[in-house]
Amino acid sequence: MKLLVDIGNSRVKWGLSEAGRWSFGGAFPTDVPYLAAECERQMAALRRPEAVLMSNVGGVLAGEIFADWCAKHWAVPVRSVRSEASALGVVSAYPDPAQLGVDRWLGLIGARRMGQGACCIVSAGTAMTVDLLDAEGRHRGGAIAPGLAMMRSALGGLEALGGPVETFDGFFCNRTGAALSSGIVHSAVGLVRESLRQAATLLGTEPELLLTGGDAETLRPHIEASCRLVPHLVIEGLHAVAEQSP
Ligand SMILES: Nc1ncnc2c1ncn2[C@@H]1O[C@H](COP(=O)(O)OP(=O)(O)O)[C@@H](O)[C@H]1O
Ligand SMILES: CC(C)(COP(=O)(O)O)[C@@H](O)C(=O)NCCC(=O)O
Ligand SMILES: [K+]
Repeated sequence: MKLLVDIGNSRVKWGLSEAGRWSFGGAFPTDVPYLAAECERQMAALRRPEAVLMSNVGGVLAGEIFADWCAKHWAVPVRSVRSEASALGVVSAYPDPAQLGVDRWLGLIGARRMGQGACCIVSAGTAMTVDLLDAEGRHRGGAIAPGLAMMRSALGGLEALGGPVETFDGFFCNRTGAALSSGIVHSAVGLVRESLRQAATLLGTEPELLLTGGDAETLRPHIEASCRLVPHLVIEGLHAVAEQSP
């Protein structure tokens, strides 16, 4: 069994890979002071993994704390997966491949493994990332924007907008809380819509939309394009890498 861990800027998500399949294990906040305790709580009872693969974009310290916990608990080394120029049928668009977030890199690998055709990957996490993968597995680049919670906290700093966010029942709202929610959600939805429009122009055909990340479920009802919800695309990518490595 191999342990797969995705450390993002908000949450750590993990799963177990074995005999060609993987299963989701759990998630906890990427709060450095509590990270080791959360590992203890959620992973201590697992049998010793033969390997640990980590995707870390949540900061060097979070990665070190996790690796130290694995070393102490199982004496097993953690492989910190790195973005590459090409691997598993995917070719990175970045001239400096290491600059591409490894979560985005693994999302591309997961998407390639899961689908056949071109796809537009939208990850709604701490940040919102968009990546375009063509039918030949070439990464065509992407975009980065604030995630929903980041947009909310940015606005929350304004005195008049510090109140609670409410649900909205139409685009145009008549209450501050609902107006905030509508503006934030539709900013994200607008990025998705524009990404698909630009992708169709670039590729000559509209790609499949893959929606992932912790806020995917929030966004999905507001996206009119058909989309495939893949809750943990980064772990799909880690599973693909784990299967390829001995
Ligand atoms: N159980 C949960 N706990 C915390 N945040 C959650 C949870 N479920 C969904 N979310 C949403 O997921 C977002 C984080 O998504 P995620 O993909 O885990 O981010 P990242 O990969 O950047 O850490 C949070 O901003 C929050 O809105
Ligand atoms: C943009 C990100 C911070 C997203 O991280 P997340 O929201 O998943 O925590 C991550 O993909 C990253 O660190 N990217 C490096 C810059 C780039 O991809 O161009
Ligand atoms: K992420």
